[in-house]
Amino acid sequence: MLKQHKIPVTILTGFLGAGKTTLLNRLLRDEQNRRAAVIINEYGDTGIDSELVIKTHEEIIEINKGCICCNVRGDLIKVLKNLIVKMAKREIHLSRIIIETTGLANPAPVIQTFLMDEVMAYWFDIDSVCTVVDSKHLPLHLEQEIAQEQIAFADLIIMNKADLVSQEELADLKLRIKKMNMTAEVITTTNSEVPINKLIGVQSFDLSAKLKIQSNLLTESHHHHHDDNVHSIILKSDKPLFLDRVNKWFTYLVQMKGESLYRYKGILNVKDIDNRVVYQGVHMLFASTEDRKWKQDEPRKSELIFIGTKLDEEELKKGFRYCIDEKFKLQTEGYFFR
Ligand SMILES: Nc1nc2c(ncn2[C@@H]2O[C@H](COP(=O)(O)OP(=O)(O)OP(=O)(O)O)[C@@H](O)[C@H]2O)c(=O)[nH]1
Repeated sequence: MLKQHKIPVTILTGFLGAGKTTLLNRLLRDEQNRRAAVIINEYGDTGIDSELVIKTHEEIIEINKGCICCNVRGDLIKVLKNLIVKMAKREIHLSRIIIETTGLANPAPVIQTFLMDEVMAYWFDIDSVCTVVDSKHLPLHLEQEIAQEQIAFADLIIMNKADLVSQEELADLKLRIKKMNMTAEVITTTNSEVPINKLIGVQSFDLSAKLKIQSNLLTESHHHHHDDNVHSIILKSDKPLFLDRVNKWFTYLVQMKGESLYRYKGILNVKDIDNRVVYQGVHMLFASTEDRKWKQDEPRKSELIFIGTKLDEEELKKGFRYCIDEKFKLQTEGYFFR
């Protein structure tokens, strides 16, 4: 089949909870991305992220069970090759691929995938690499090497959550970011409200700038080790949760463990509530919202993921049990929940 144009690829990256999914939803609401395929990579074995992405698109593909820059890079190539086959058979017509990486991914190997693999390079062209940063928590996140790498490889840096910091703090952060990446454009946003034309159809991906950061980008296979301190714990149950218990538990977690909880999010089945309940937060900033109604044919279940450092799995399991089992009394670190 004769192919006239390469398919543009937008890579969205940024540390845990920075606002990538918020940005993705914004892009997907835009008419010009109606025929975009979306590839979402989650860190843990959960589909929570894709559940929180608006469902207007047929091609939303999840790559779970690992980080896109490490063990699931082969999966990314497989997914992309499948899309090529479908396009060649004219089963789908794609205008763009948008990839949302996990908050713990280094974008370099994802970029590499499109440059080094001949088939990929023939079909796809990186349009831009956009890194979203959480302006409130960036100083804390920069302690992690991965957060620095995400900034270094960006063409566009979105300093999100501007509503949570002062103008002076924003100005300082911008200087800090500029020192790490002089060539990227830096934009300040709230709720990832970036003008679409800054991100789509910009062809801002600059290989020579990336080679200055990593000269072996086009030659070497990538060895990236995640910080062993950061890990995830997933809790699941088919039993309904008691709302007052969930609220008590989360209040405790956010206050006592907020610093080490980089990201937590879940879709919950709460007793006597017909809608799915979404609990999510970043460190001590936490929100709960009612989402859509549970569908008739959909099993009502709860799934929560915690990503952070020094996570105590046994304690989290007990807390979850406290939310489900009315007879269970939870005692932890001087706190007693009944
Ligand atoms: N106050 C404030 N909250 C925001 C802003 N942008 C996003 N959020 C909230 O921050 C949380 C994380 O946003 P997401 O878009 O899910 O972040 P993410 O980068 O996709 O998170 P992960 O995929 O889990 O790494 C959500 O509760 C958002 O509603 C913002 O500009 N200001």
